[in-house]
Amino acid sequence: MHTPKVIIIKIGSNVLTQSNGLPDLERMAHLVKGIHDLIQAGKKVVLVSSGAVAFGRQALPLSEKLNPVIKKQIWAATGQIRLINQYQDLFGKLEQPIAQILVTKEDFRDRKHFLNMKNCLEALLQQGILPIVNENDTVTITELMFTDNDELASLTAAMLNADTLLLLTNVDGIFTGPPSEPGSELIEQISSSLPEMTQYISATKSSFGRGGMLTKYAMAKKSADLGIQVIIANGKREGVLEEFAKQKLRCTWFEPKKVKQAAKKWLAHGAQYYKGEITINEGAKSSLTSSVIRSLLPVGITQIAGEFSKGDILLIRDDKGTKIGLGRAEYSSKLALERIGLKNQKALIHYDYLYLFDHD
Ligand SMILES: Nc1ncnc2c1ncn2[C@@H]1O[C@H](COP(=O)(O)OP(=O)(O)O)[C@@H](O)[C@H]1O
Ligand SMILES: N[C@@H](CCC(=O)OP(=O)(O)O)C(=O)O
Repeated sequence: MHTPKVIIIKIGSNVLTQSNGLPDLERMAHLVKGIHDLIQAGKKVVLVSSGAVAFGRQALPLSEKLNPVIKKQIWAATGQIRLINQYQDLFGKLEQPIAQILVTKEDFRDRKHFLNMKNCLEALLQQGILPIVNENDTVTITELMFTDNDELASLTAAMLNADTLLLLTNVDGIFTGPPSEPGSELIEQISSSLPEMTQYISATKSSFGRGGMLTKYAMAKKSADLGIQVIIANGKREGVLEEFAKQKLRCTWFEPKKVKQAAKKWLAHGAQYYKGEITINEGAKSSLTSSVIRSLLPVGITQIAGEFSKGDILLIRDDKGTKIGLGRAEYSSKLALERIGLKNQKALIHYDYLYLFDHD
């Protein structure tokens, strides 16, 4: 494990609840103390905390007959206050100021929202305030939702150029089989994509979890590819953050690859967030994928779909329709359509804002 400086800590719903569904306040207090110690040691910490729905459900029983989406919204809306009040109480006792940030997927898609959010989080960290982030579950339903808070934490880590993402769940890490089975062993280190990894992981989720271990693995892998070390560890374990601080934690550690540029990190997560699609010809494709650094010029573009503005994310396809990467538009779709196929025009995607997918 590398020494962390900027850490995104994600706490799953299960860590904060007991098996009977009641909030586990003792556990919460323990983690709060650990986070406070990390901040005192000079680390910059952002907390991504699940638990709104679990806290709401426990406090407010609702009829079985009620629409499940509405039920979830009511629990999230009522539970988020309980969750944040609990944090306020616990951090307040340690004189650690906190802030609440509720976000949606759209906030990561829209460049203006993204930058506003990033600036706010950086300012909070600079002031020594701990931001506590969660999804705004009342406005995000179905396809508008993050897969789970592991995705939100991973996006937050990329946005803030964090060096470490710590995902606290109810198991010690990724095992070679269901963690409860006697033969399963903890995988302590993941250095590159192990093809058999997904075979180990079963679809079973913890009782309050949303995404499961498979999405946790996918998000961890993506973050490590961007140069962020990822640790999956057991938030239920006594002394988990103390062990983390001493780098003696029982966990699964994802070794980070070379750190990618901030703009490329933003784009790497843009796969579902693009506003327009462009198709390029064979010549443009070989130019982009060559070892020489090149931007994408209108002369190599054969099709433009969707309406986009300067700053929006674009998906790039080759002439066979294969998705080859993402980029940030330097100008609007209106201008791009005027320039399509023409020589001597300004690049639609600048190299610094171009992210090509790994096809190996
Ligand atoms: N190979 C595996 N190794 C570890 N956990 C696994 C594996 N396969 C499935 N799981 C399940 O993944 C669960 C953790 O994921 P999840 O429910 O999403 O947690 P969280 O709510 O903390 O995000 C564990 O409780 C475990 O049951
Ligand atoms: N935003 C939701 C959490 C969703 C979620 O991803 O939960 P988990 O899988 O426990 O991290 C809540 O606060 O209840």
